[in-house]
Amino acid sequence: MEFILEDISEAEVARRRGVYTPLTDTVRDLVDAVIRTEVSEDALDDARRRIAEVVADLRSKQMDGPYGVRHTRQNTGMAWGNAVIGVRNALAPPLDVVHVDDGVRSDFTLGAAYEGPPGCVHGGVCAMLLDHLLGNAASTEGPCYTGTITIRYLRPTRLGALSARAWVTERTGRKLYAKGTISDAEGVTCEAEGVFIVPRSAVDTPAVRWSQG
Ligand SMILES: CCCCCCCCCC(=O)SCCNC(=O)CCNC(=O)[C@H](O)C(C)(C)COP(=O)(O)OP(=O)(O)OC[C@H]1O[C@@H](n2cnc3c(N)ncnc32)[C@H](O)[C@@H]1OP(=O)(O)O
Repeated sequence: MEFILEDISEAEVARRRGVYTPLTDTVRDLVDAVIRTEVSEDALDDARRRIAEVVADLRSKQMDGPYGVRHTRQNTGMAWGNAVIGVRNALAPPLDVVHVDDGVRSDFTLGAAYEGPPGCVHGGVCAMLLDHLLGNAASTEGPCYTGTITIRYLRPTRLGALSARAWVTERTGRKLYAKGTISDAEGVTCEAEGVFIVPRSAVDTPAVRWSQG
């Protein structure tokens, strides 16, 4: 596992972000449209053909493996393929994570693509988002990995506008203990606690700002 130095200026990061964000947003919109469309089957077949042409265009020049986890010399994170925050990943909601006094928080909206129980967020999606946020809160002094995480689902999390927060409660050597919650307008729907480990190899690695994918 290796982080990749992307040796570009902050202005170039912003420029590329401006190119990829609308593309990814449009693909996210496509996912939602496919789930909810009620057009005719002929129209679906036509859509499939046109989408396949776009896929072929994009695949005409492509990197070998995943995007990887990149960072600039200024330690700006470019986890652009990340499943939760990735700028180039239409499967990511994406979360825009903001650092606050006691940890991190994010306000986001989950639509049809994240459904589990009827009208509600899939429990695995809640777990994924909390895993990321707790890990992000614990990674402020360097990268760390989830060792163990426990989720308690207090009540169903309805699709729609949500917010989440996470904070570190304790540090013992390379182990950081963190907690977090997802909330809707009526309050907390699920909560998590976990142990995050700074790998031995990363003890002296500088902290990268991963807030935006
Ligand atoms: C891009 C954005 C970045 C910011 C957000 C990041 C969020 C990412 C969240 C993730 O999804 S990370 C991916 C899921 N996690 C993994 O893939 C981790 C896989 N496991 C490992 O890589 C290693 O097992 C691990 C780094 C967790 C621990 O390996 P070590 O060799 O460093 O552990 P070691 O055996 O030296 O134990 C160190 C301490 O941690 C404890 N420990 C080890 N594994 C543990 C575990 N799994 N759970 C709880 N505690 C654990 C262990 O008991 C010990 O405690 P003590 O110091 O008190 O003795």
